[in-house]
Amino acid sequence: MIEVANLTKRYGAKTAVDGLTFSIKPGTVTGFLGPNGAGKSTTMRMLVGLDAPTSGTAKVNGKPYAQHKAPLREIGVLLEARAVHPGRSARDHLIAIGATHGITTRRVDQVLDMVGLTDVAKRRVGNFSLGMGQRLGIAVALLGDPRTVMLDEPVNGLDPDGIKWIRQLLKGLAAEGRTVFISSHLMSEMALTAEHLIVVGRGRLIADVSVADLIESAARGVHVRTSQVSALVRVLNGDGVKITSVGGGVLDVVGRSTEDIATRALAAGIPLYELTPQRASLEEAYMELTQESVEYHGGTTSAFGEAA
Ligand SMILES: Nc1ncnc2c1ncn2[C@@H]1O[C@H](COP(=O)(O)OP(=O)(O)OP(=O)(O)O)[C@@H](O)[C@H]1O
Repeated sequence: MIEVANLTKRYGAKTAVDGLTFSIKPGTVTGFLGPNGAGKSTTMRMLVGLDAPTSGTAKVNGKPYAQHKAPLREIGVLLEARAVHPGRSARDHLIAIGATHGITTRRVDQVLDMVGLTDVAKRRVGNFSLGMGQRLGIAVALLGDPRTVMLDEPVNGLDPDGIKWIRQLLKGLAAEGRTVFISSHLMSEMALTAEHLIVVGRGRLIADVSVADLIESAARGVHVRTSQVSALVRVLNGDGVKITSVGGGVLDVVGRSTEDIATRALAAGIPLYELTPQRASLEEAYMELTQESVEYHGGTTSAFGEAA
């Protein structure tokens, strides 16, 4: 369980996190989304005591991180690349971290196996690829068998096989009843991995929503295919209804439900060959939600030479 209440962090004049309140429940994977500079890393750092809040509270499993007697067993974290001794093997790296927390070499070997590093466990960490380094970071996070797992951009550097692996790993951890909180900029990946989302922009909460509800809220029109286009337009027209022909006898209808369209077509004896609600992708839904709070806009120039 992660609980953040009225959490604020200022760096001089810059407010990185601005009165955030949310909680992350066990048993599901929750994604942490927001444009660059939205305050995600700062929030995660405060949750593990690497930064002190200016005001408000950040709790893990009921207490601030620093008040836990065995924090490694409460929360496993992967933040931006941490210092590793390049001459050490992956196994020795984990043994060194575990040693101060009463973690056995048996657990170290178990975790190496979980992250797929058993075969390279004795190789020097300095020669690891980005993806192997990422797996090692995840191994560190899992070492204490923690109840809560929090990973900043876990997919970074992983190849498609690695991405599939981490998706299954995170879902498995959640299915065991753990709290799993992950940030990512890869929206397609979030759509496949997370069930719930916390979306922030400019340090503030924009949405605390299930993936399904967010996609639903950004639903598009309905595609309707018929052989009697003009007759169908007549029966569907009305206040607040927008109908656009997309070619091939297909109309895009905004402002009427599939049920309404089917009932009106049936009453008028108009055959329908297709009736498909157009779903937005998570990426489209997210872009709509956050467009106001993007801190760093790329410059776009239109064909007429004006800034778009
Ligand atoms: N130590 C610091 N000193 C000053 N400003 C900081 C510091 N750390 C973060 N910031 C600022 O606070 C804001 C939030 O940064 P943060 O790294 O938390 O965002 P983020 O959502 O993780 O971004 P990204 O997606 O780019 O990783 C940014 O404007 C950043 O420049």
